[in-house]
Amino acid sequence: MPLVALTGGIASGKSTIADRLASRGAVVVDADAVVRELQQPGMPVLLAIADAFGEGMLLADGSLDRAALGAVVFADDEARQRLNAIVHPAVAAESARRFREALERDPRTVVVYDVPLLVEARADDPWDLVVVAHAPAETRIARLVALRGMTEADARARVASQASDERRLAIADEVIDTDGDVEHTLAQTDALWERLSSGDVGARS
Ligand SMILES: CC(C)(COP(=O)(O)OP(=O)(O)OC[C@H]1O[C@@H](n2cnc3c(N)ncnc32)[C@H](O)[C@@H]1O)[C@@H](O)C(=O)NCCC(=O)NCCS
Ligand SMILES: Nc1ncnc2c1ncn2[C@@H]1O[C@H](COP(=O)(O)OP(=O)(O)OP(=O)(O)O)[C@@H](O)[C@H]1O
Repeated sequence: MPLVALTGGIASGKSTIADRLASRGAVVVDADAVVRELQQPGMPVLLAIADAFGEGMLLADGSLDRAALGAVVFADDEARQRLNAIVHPAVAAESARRFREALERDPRTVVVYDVPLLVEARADDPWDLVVVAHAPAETRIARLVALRGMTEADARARVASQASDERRLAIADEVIDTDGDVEHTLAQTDALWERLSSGDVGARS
C-alpha cells in the first residue's frame, strides 16, 4: 500500500520513528543500513571507493575505515560528491528492490524508507507520502555531541553537509516535531500509523 519516505537531518529522530512504525507492522528499509551492506569487503561499491579514495580508506581486514572516509568527505564538498556518485545509485537500486519485494510479499504492507538524504538525491519520486522528522540544527548538533560523542566541530560539519531545514520542510507532506521529548515524537508517530494502516494515505494503484 503506501510507500512512505521518512527523511530528516542527522540525529533528527528518524530511527526512533522508524522503529516505532516497524513495531506496529511497517516494513522499514533503512538507507544507512543498505549502504553498510553495499560497503562490505568484496562488494563493487567498496572496490570503487578504494579506487577513488585510495587503499588508505581500508582497514587491515579489508573493511571500510569509516572514520577515515568520514574525515575526508565531511571536510570537502568535492570529495563528498564523488563518494555520493559512487554510493547513491547503488543504494537507490537496492532499496527499490527491497520495496518491490515487500509489496510482492504482501501488497497491503506499509513500506517506510528511512533516508537521510532525500532532498539531496530527489531524482526519483515514487512516494505516496514524504514525512520529515524535524528538530532544529542546534538541537541535532547538541544530540550528536551528547549522545554520539562527536566533537562539536564534527557535528557541525555533518549538519552543514546536508540540506537546510528549510529545503527539507519544503518537500514535507507531514512533519513530525522531534524537538520535544521522545514521548511526543512517539505520539505523533502513532497518529501517523493510524492513518497509514487505515488506508487514509494515498494507496498505490
Ligand atoms: C562517510 C561514511 C563512511 C561515514 O560513516 P559513519 O559510520 O561515520 O556514518 P553513518 O554511515 O552511520 O551515517 C550517519 C549519518 O551521517 C549522515 N551522512 C552519511 N553520509 C552522508 C553524506 N554523503 N552526506 C551528508 N550526510 C551524510 C547521515 O545523516 C547518516 O544518517 C558513510 O556515512 C558513507 O559511506 N556515506 C556515504 C553514503 C551516504 O550518503 N549515506 C547516507 C544516505 S544514503
Ligand atoms: N523528541 C525526540 N525524538 C526523537 N529522538 C530524540 C528525541 N529527543 C531525544 N532524542 C534522541 O535523539 C537521538 C536521535 O537519534 P536517531 O537515531 O533516532 O536519529 P536519526 O535521525 O535516525 O539519525 P541518523 O541520521 O544519524 O541515522 C536518539 O538518541 C534519541 O533518543
